[in-house]
Amino acid sequence: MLHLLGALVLVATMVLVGRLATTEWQSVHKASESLRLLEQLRRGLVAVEMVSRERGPTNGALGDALPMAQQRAQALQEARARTDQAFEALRQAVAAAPRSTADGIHLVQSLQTARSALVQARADVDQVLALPQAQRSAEAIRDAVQGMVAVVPLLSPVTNPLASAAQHAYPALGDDVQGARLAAALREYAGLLGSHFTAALVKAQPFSAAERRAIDETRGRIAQLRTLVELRLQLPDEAQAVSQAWSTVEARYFGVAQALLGQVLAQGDGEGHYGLSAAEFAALYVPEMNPILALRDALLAQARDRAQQEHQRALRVLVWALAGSGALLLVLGGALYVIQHRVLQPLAKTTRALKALANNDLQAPLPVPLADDEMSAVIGAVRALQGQTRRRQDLERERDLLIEQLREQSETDYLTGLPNRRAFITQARTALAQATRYGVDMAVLVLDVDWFKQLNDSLGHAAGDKALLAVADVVRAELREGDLAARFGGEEFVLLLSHCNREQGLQFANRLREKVAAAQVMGVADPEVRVTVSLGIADSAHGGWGLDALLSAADAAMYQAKNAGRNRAVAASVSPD
Ligand SMILES: Nc1nc2c(ncn2[C@@H]2O[C@H](COP(=O)(O)OP(=O)(O)OP(=O)(O)O)[C@@H](O)[C@H]2O)c(=O)[nH]1
Repeated sequence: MLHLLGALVLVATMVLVGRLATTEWQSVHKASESLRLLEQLRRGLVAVEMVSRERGPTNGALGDALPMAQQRAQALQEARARTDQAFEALRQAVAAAPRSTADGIHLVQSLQTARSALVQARADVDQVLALPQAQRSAEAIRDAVQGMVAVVPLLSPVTNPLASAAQHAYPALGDDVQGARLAAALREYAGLLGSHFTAALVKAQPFSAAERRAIDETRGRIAQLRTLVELRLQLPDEAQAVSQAWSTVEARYFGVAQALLGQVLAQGDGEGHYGLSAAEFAALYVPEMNPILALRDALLAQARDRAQQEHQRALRVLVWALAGSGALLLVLGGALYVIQHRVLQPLAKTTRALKALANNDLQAPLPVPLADDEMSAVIGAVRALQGQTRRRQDLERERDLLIEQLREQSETDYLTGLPNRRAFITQARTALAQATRYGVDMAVLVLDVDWFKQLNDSLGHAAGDKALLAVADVVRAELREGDLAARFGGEEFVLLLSHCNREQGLQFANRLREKVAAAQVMGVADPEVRVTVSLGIADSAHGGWGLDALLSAADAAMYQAKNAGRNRAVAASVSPD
């Protein structure tokens, strides 16, 4: 029963622990998955940033006359190298850890598409850059700039699934990931806005209607993104780094950079006398966009912190759950072991001893108490009961022995050890009754020591006793299985012989008589002392006599033997009737 209970508790504990461990393991797994995805997303957003940033030196170079200034050419090369590095880092992250085969392939393909578009856009830019300034049409410049601009949306099929997957793995990251994407989009549109100024600045012409429309649209989009970011940043659990980053964006991009844009916009709406080149504009405008990237990175860092905290929390819970359940199982196992060894086994052994005790069996062992507890009290009580029972059994045995001894004494002649008159009569009656039933011949033989008084008087009473013992020894030695012999009193012995008729009885009596006469009386001073006996025989064949009649007939025959001179045997010859 206890084993069943233990097994049930064990199974229940295992199920609970299994569930808890599975849940927490999933949390750990999802948190680490979200960390990995966040890193991929970060690389994706950095790739977007690098493409945007590459547009700065690209636009600057498009505004230069040939040959391109050494410094600007180097800046363009460096920007392109940074973009390439960012693409490579993203490719490695995406290729190394695809979320699933299909998703992984899709991401790699999207990245390749964006990469091809970048290579093509750069080739188009280089084509324009190869022309002298005068031959570069505003359209060609705009197309080259647009070619670079068009690369960024091609990265969305990479960054969007990564952002969704990170949020899906750990939904608490949703706001941060969303915020980072908004910041990235803001940076992109800010860059785009700058790009819209390039052609007009390069040509030192007023904005065309199309350029003006594009600028207005982009500014509108930037205003929307600003609102969205502001709403996003009103959430309560924002890290200080994020708030500070946003304040810097407000001050620098929406402050300094917007003032610059307003100024250039006013000039572009007028005569087109800007007072600064495209490169100078880029040098002033581009650094003011950096705080937007800092905001993006602060939000990504916040997301990473949350994911790491969740990862650590889930790991902690998992470890505690496993350790706790291990400890619980140990305690449970220990308790079962203690109950089994200290209670159940001793109880079963004690019960067996009690049952044996009920059957007067004191041999069943009792357990050794392992501690001074309730079980040891029970064992002690049963041990006391065993002791009592043992003492009672000893007393009963002693009593039975005593009764047996008394019975034997009451039926035994103290001197010879032969049965006495009473025992003889009881046993002889039974034997005679059976013999009568089965028609078996029986004979009674009365034996009396001759001249015994004389022996007593001449050699002493002790010598008389020795003579009686000598006679008893002969009688005992000659007795057959099924015969009875007793000392009837004084120097008289009686025998009941079964399967014995008159002749056989007489024969036996004479043999007995001769043996007695030949027997040495041990223990007397004179070794030559001998005794003789006279015997009378009566047999049942003469008419189914009872014991009394047989005794009296044998006794009478014995007296005949005495009278005839002693040391002889006489058989009763007449019917008692
Ligand atoms: N030593 C001893 N003597 C006993 C014992 N019982 C009876 N006697 C003695 O046995 C004697 C019996 O004598 P009697 O009855 O005259 O017979 P008897 O001397 O043997 O003579 P008969 O039988 O005629 O030959 C008595 O003196 C008794 O005291 C006994 O247990 N030991």
